[in-house]
Amino acid sequence: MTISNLSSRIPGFHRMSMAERLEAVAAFAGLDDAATGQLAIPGNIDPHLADHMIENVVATLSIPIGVATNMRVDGRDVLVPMATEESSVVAAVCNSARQCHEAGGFTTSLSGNLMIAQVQLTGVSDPENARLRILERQEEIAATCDGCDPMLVRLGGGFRDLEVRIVASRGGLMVVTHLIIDTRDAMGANTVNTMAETLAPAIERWTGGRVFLRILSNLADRRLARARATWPVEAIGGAAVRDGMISAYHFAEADPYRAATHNKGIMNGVSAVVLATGNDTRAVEAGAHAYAARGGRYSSLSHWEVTAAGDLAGSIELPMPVGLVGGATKIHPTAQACLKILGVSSAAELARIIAAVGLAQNFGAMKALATTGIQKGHMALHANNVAIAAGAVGEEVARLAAILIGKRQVRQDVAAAELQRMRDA
Ligand SMILES: CC(C)(COP(=O)([O-])OP(=O)([O-])OC[C@H]1O[C@@H](n2cnc3c(N)ncnc32)[C@H](O)[C@@H]1OP(=O)([O-])[O-])[C@@H](O)C(=O)NCCC(=O)NCCSC(=O)C[C@@](C)(O)CC(=O)[O-]
Ligand SMILES: NC(=O)C1=CN([C@@H]2O[C@H](COP(=O)(O)OP(=O)(O)OC[C@H]3O[C@@H](n4cnc5c(N)ncnc54)[C@H](O)[C@@H]3O)[C@@H](O)[C@H]2O)C=CC1
Repeated sequence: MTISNLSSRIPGFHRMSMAERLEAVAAFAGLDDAATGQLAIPGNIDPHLADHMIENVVATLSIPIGVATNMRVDGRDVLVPMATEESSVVAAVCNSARQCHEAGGFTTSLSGNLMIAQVQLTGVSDPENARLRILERQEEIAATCDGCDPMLVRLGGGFRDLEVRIVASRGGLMVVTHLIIDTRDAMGANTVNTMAETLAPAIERWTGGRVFLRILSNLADRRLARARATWPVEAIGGAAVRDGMISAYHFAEADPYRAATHNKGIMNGVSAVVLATGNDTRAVEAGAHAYAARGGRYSSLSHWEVTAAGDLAGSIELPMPVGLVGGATKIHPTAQACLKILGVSSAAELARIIAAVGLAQNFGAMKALATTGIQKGHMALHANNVAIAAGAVGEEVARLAAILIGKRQVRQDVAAAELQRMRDA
């Protein structure tokens, strides 16, 4: 895989035509003609492939892929493809990353590629005994799990650990076995589900109980991606901006109503990269929100502090079960092209970049909120959508959007009236 030494700092990237931007990305990432051509096709998925991916297919939905510039992750400049329908999300990442690029960008890490599968055992009168009976079989359990996926074992993955918990539920005590599996470069849901289903009859035999559910947990807290970055106080507009952002963070940390929105902003970035790379957005979102509530109260996924030098330090940690193989990742040609842009060679590297994007997104939203307010930047970029929704076509779109921004009234009714006026003139 080509790893570029070029800088991801591309001032004015957003002002280029689509074709020029693609050319720049192709040059940066060393894309071949096939990958470049794939990205250039409108509606770039073969209907036959779509028909095999899910059920009852009647059409495909194209979502724009924007490329975030200015990202430096672990010393490497990287361009990040983001698939999203929401305006200003990509701009926010570019803008945030720009402000910490010179200071070194983002530093990331991953706790491991471990996924958890749960086997729910019910109907045992002696759950403590049952728990130990299962733990005593660790070697047998490891062999059963590894036997389900010899290929994964050949790749260095497979069974790693066993945990058995007793869960008090409305329906009585349950004995819940956790299979902890290294799924390497796969997200691993299908892999670990197969293992849980294969093992279940043995657990029933050993304990005399009844197994119902055998499925992975989306609270993938053994696959935590982490990112941190420091924004020099002078690069972000001074101490007042920094302090406003810290106060925004304190608000999110303390209040679940605010934390939900704060984390939604983080997921604007995270989900967009997850989707662009063909990964499961729901799996990552469920894990992130569950992790945000792990202390018993829903709170912020990110943390913001002031360094001894007075700069703004941000950090984030969240489950990141993403893969380079498995699911749709390998079969969707656009996802493959997006992975080439990223230049990643492992799921771990992808997960870490996604965490960095989540942190950048959070910085952008918090800075806007703590200074000018979200509407100024967001609505200026959203004005194009409002113009199109009002019926503007071709060159009318940019002209109408500029009028709406100028009037500070990015509204559907105003757009309709102004479009009429433009056409009558
Ligand atoms: C929108 C900006 C970036 C403007 O910010 P600005 O400071 O007015 O931007 P600028 O025109 O001075 O340009 C500065 C840089 O921003 C980038 N940039 C600027 N414009 C573009 C563009 N068109 N396309 C791509 N990149 C753009 C680009 O990197 C540019 O540098 P250059 O390349 O020119 O050297 C800023 O106001 C911002 O980051 N706002 C936050 C936007 C946001 O978070 N949107 C998400 C939607 S709202 C939401 O869903 C979540 C939320 C907010 O509720 C979460 C929460 O509450 O925490
Ligand atoms: N709750 C959830 O999140 C659920 C998600 N899913 C779906 O499961 C899919 C992901 O499942 P996977 O098991 O990842 O996919 P998969 O079963 O398609 O592929 C994984 C397999 O690929 C093989 N493989 C080849 N190269 C590999 C490498 N370098 N590293 C690791 N494995 C390699 C291994 O044999 C591994 O078992 C996604 O589509 C997801 O949407 C399915 C059920 C539940």
